[in-house]
Amino acid sequence: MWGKKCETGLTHKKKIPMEVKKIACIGAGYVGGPTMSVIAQKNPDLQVTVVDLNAERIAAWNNQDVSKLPIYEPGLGAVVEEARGRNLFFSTDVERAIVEADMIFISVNTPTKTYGKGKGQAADLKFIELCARQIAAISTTDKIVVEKSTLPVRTAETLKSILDNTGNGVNFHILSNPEFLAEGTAIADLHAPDRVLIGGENTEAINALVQVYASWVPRERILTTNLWSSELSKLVANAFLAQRVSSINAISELCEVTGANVDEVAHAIGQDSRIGSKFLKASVGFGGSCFQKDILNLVYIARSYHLHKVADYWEQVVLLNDHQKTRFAEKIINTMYNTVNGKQIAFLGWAFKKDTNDTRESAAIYVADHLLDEQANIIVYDPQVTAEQIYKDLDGLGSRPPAQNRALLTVVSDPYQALSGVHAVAVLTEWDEFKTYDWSLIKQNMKRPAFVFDGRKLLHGATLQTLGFTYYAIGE
Ligand SMILES: NC(=O)c1ccc[n+]([C@@H]2O[C@H](COP(=O)([O-])OP(=O)(O)OC[C@H]3O[C@@H](n4cnc5c(N)ncnc54)[C@H](O)[C@@H]3O)[C@@H](O)[C@H]2O)c1
Ligand SMILES: O=c1ccn([C@@H]2O[C@H](COP(=O)(O)OP(=O)(O)O[C@H]3O[C@H](CO)[C@@H](O)[C@H](O)[C@H]3O)[C@@H](O)[C@H]2O)c(=O)[nH]1
Repeated sequence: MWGKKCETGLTHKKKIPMEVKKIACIGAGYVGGPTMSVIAQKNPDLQVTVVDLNAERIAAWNNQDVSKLPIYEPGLGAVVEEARGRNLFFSTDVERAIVEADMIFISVNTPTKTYGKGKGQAADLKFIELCARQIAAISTTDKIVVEKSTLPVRTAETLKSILDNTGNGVNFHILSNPEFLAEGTAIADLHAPDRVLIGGENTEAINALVQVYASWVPRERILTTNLWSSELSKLVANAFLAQRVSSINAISELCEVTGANVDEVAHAIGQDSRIGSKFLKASVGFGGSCFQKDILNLVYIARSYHLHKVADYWEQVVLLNDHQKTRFAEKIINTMYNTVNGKQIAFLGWAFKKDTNDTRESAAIYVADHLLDEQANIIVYDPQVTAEQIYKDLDGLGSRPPAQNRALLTVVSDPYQALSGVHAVAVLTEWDEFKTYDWSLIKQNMKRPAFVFDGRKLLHGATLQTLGFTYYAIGE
C-alpha cells in the first residue's frame, strides 16, 4: 500500500511509527469531553489532553466541583474525577497539545451552514479546516489524525490535501472514527458501545486506534472499514434512527383521527423482531444537534451527486418532524378555543430529551415560538436548563425583539411555581421527575378547564382524567 494509490484514492508516502502515548482532542464539547474522559479512564497509560478555544468551557471542565462541568451527563462526574489530573487534562493550549500528540482527534462542531452555497443543508466545515491547517502548520512529528466529528463522506480527502501540502516532511494518517453516543446516556454508551467504527486505509494506523478502544471494548465490536464507508455510516445511522421517529410520529397523527393508540401500535409492530421495539416512541418531534443536521447533510450530498429521488426521500424525515412540532402547537391553540392570547401555558421541560442540559434544536423552542406568535404567556421549568440558555434559544430564531421574548416568557426554578394558576400545562421533555408531581394539588391551583398537553406521552392519562384534567397526548 505504501507509496501507491490505494483503494480510497489517497496516496501514502512512507511508513510512520504508530506507538501512541499522547492523545490530543480538539473540541471539548458534548462529544470530545465525555469520549476522551472515558478513553483516559480506560487507558491510564495514555496521556489525554482535551483542548478548546473556549476558555470558559475549559475552566468548567477543570472545576473541582464536578457538578459544575459544562455538560450535564449522568455518570460523567465520576469518570472525570477518576482520570482528571492523572492522565486526563483540559487546556486552552491547543498548539502545545497538537505538537506533543501522536494521535489527534478532531471533535469540533460541524453545524449546518447558515450562509452561501449549501446554506440550510450542507455541513459547515470551517472549524474542521481550521484544525487541519493548524495541525499542518505546527506539527513537527508524524501524527494519526482521527475524524471524530460527524463529516460529509469524502471529507478525509480534503483533510489529507491540507495536511500533505505543508512541505515540512511530517507524515499524517487519517482515520474516521465517528461517535455514536446519545446524550443523556453518553457514559453508558461509551462504556458499552454497540460498536466502535474505524475507517482507514493503513492497517498500522487502524490498529493503533483499535488498541485504544480494545482496553475495554470487546474486539468483535470494533469494526474496521474503508474511510468512506465509515464517514457515510455515521450519517446513515442517524438518518435511519430519525426516520423511525418520523415514521411513528406520522402514524401518531393517523391514530388521533382513527381511535388507535400509537403506543399500542408501536408495541404491536415492535414485537416483530425484524422491526424491533426501540426508538418507536411518538413525540412532539425529535431535536438535538445531530438528527436534523445530519439528514440535511445527507440530502445535500445526494443532490450534489444528482440523486434527487434519494434526496427527496430523506428530506421527508425532516419535513415530517417540522410538521409534528407545528401540529402540537396548533393542537394547543385549537383546543384552547382557538386563542391563547394572554393565556398562561406552563412548559415542563426545554431540553431536547431527558438527562441532558442540551437544548439544540429542541422541539420546545419551536413550539414556544409558535405560541408566542399567538401572544401566549409561557412559564418554563426545566431541571437542568438555565434561563439564559432558554432566552438565547428564542432570541436565536429572530422572530421578535429579545425584550418581547422576556415579556412573554418567564423561567422559574420551582415546578409548582410554574404550574400555579396556569390555563394549561405542556410536557415538552420526558424528565422522570414530572411523573412524580402531585397532580391533584396542581389541578387545584390551575384555571378551569385544566388542560394538559403531553408531547411525550409521559404522564398517566387515565389518572389525570380522573383528577379532572382535560388531557391530550400525541397519538391518542
Ligand atoms: N452531541 C452529540 O451527542 C454528538 C454525538 C455524536 C457525534 N457528534 C458530532 O461531534 C461533533 C462535535 O459535536 P459536539 O456536540 O461535541 O459539539 P460542541 O459544540 O458541543 O463542541 C465543539 C467544541 O469545539 C470547539 N472548537 C471549535 N473549533 C475549534 C478550534 N479550531 N480549536 C479548538 N476548539 C474548537 C468549540 O469551542 C466547542 O467547544 C459534531 O460533528 C457532531 O455532529 C455529536
Ligand atoms: O423513540 C424515540 C427516540 C428518540 N426521540 C427523540 O429523538 C431525539 C434524539 O434522541 P437520541 O437519539 O436519543 O439522542 P441524541 O443525543 O440526539 O443521539 C443521536 O444523535 C447522536 C449524534 O449524532 C448519535 O451519536 C446517536 O447515536 C443518536 O441516537 C430526541 O429529541 C428524542 O426525544 C423520539 O422522539 N422518540
